[in-house]
Amino acid sequence: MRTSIATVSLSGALTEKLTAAARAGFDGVEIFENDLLASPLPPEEVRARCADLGLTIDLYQPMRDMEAVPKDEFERNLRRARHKFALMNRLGADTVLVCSSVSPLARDDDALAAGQLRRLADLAQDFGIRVAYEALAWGRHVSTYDHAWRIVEAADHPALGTCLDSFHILARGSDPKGIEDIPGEKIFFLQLADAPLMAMDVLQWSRHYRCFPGQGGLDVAGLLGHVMRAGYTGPLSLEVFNDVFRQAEAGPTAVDARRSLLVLQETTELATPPPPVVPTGIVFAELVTPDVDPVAAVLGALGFARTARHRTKPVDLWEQGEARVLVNTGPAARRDGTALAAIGLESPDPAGAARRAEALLAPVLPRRRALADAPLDAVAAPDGTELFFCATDRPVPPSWRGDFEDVPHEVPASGVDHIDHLALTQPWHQFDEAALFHRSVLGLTAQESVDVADPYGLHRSRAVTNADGSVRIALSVGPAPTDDGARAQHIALATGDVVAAARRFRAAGGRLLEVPANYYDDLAARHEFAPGELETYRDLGILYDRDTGGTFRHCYTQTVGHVFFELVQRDGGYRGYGAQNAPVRLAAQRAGRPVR
Ligand SMILES: O=C(O)c1ccc(O)c(O)c1
Ligand SMILES: [Mg+2]
Repeated sequence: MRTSIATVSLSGALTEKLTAAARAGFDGVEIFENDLLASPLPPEEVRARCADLGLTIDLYQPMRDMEAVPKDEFERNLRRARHKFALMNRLGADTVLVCSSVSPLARDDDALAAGQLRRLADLAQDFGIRVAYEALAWGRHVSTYDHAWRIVEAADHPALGTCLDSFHILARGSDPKGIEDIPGEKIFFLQLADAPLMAMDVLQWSRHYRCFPGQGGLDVAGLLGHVMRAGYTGPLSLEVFNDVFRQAEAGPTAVDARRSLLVLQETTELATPPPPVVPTGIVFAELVTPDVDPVAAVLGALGFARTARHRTKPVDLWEQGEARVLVNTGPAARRDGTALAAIGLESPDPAGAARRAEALLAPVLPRRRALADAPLDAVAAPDGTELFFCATDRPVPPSWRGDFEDVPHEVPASGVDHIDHLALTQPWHQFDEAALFHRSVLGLTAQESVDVADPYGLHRSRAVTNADGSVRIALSVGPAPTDDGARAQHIALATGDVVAAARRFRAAGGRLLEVPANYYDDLAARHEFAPGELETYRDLGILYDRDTGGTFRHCYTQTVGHVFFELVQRDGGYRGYGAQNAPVRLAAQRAGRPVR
């Protein structure tokens, strides 16, 4: 099916929006009137620009406060419409959106509304234009799709149909099943938007919080199913009013939007991209660093040993149990400081995972950097983190491990078993995009998003995981706790005995994050502990949480560059990440730092 996007969904000047939409692969656009009014280009040039970019103008919108008004007011509306229809002829746009009136002049009179829309459609027909009537969820008298359709049906004019907008329908809690009773050819246009579930005024919700399908809590896929069963054949068009997307760069937003539509089409069996290949484990986390000593010191104190070195690149492999950290001192490191740059994911089918990623518009990275290296399939996540799809120690494809040559080393400690999770702070405008990316490209499941207070702002955090929890990535946005304001990342290491692991780390010269005594006084009030247990936690800075499944004990290392480590002990099927403790941890990480 053809895909389209409303210019209001993207940031920038009209030409930037058009370019971004075309580059992301959309077939058409809805031109939002304000974008045209603010553009220096005459309509003919906008039309030519769209044609050059391979875009059709699928809708011009919105026309407001048209119907069910007193006679003299309606005559003035017709005059206004005549001007707009002439403009649309210059633009080459043949469908106009009329949204249900919010005017205090509008009457609660369906016959009047139908009669006036019929006259409007008559006029539109003279210009070769069709009118799509949409119920705004906050319309004065018409606020539901079925009501708008009854009026369109009563008007009974070939140039008049309805426009369905998933937000207005689902935000009102209307049952979308009734869409199937509308003849497909009378659905002139379909606008798709999702939104996080919130208890708030529907107009504010719509104008500020809409997001792309799959990023919120509305059942947009279910609605699309009803629309398709009604026989709709027009474009699938995204119309998203969102304060973040308004500010973010148009190019990446348009790609995020297209990815959302591709996934929606897949859900409703309108498209069949290669199926997801869900990763089955975290093979390694790769740090880049310009200054290897502090990184080596922390890894050593944590009980890791440097076991191997890459044959052709300045990359060391550090191991303990099934936890592996690559330390890369190559050129990227000198640019970015110490940072988490890449993740190795064990994949049942690396090439299939890369094909899926490519189909969902993830940038595919060059497969090999040196002739002798194993050809690793890799893609870039929205924040730039490189995701490698690995096949470890299987006959084909060659294992990444083969690129590394063992070096003489001490036996690693045995306290750390594997990487429990990776926590990646996202750029402020890419949180929803990141969750959709990891869910759709990698086939992970997104958990609920949680808000956590930081002394200098608010963090939002959302985990994406595979079914058995062997891949857990915590995505977050919020103010940076690092000195230079860069985004922090952390590697959480699973241990069966966090007390022993923390003691070992400290004895080896590592510094653990200090946690205020007030926190432990509160813990003592909330839970019962064995004699001496709480004192041990207090001494080591171990935080504690409990859920219905089990318990979580965790502590943090000092930060090196933009990266720190967490030691975590999960018992009894605890599923979370200690969000309850995050405000205390964030405050402790801030303590002693100059306030920026
Ligand atoms: O918020 C609005 O006014 C508005 C305008 C046009 C639309 O298609 C819509 O869904 C909302
Ligand atoms: Mg709309």
